[in-house]
Amino acid sequence: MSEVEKYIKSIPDFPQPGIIFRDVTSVTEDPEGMKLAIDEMDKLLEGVDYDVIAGAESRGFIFGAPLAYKNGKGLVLVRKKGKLPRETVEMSYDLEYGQATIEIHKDSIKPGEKVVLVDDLIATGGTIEAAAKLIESLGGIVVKMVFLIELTDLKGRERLSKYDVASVVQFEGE
Ligand SMILES: O=P(O)(O)OC[C@H]1O[C@H](OP(=O)(O)OP(=O)(O)O)[C@H](O)[C@@H]1O
Ligand SMILES: Nc1ncnc2[nH]cnc12
Repeated sequence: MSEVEKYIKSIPDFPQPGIIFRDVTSVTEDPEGMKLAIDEMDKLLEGVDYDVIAGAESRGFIFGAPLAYKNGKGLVLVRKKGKLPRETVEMSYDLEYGQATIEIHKDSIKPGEKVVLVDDLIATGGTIEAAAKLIESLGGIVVKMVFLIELTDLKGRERLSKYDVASVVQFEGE
């Protein structure tokens, strides 16, 4: 397991009873934590042939942006509904707690473009599956999904078995 694990705080019963919230603010607020997180996510991209990174709002932007910068790639923003100004495609999905709709600009992905999806955390995999479907609906190819944290009990990796999924830190238990 990566050293970055020690920077992740676990808060029981947030945002509702029974959920253990894995908080990345304690990673990003610490210079060493932030560096470790980005460097180790970056290692998961070694040898991957891709054109662009797509990050899922909002915590996916935190990690997607420095990875895009470091690798000389652009960053596509997969946003919560109602934030993007031009023509979009959208998809609704269920979360570990609640429900959401995400959108992407129709011209953000060109047919045949190879995309790496980035987020802070994979729980059920619902968010990133919806993001992947949006990218595919525009003709993009999802070549890798990279997360800082994976909640293994929620079996997102099984749901996403057709994709190449990689994470830095794995937690058992919700
Ligand atoms: O694998 P899943 O079950 O879909 O859950 C993971 C998603 O949930 C969290 O985002 P959230 O929707 O809470 O938004 P935020 O990043 O804006 O806090 C997290 O950042 C992932 O995007
Ligand atoms: N347990 C959890 N901790 C932090 N973010 C999450 N997103 C979905 N489930 C989460």
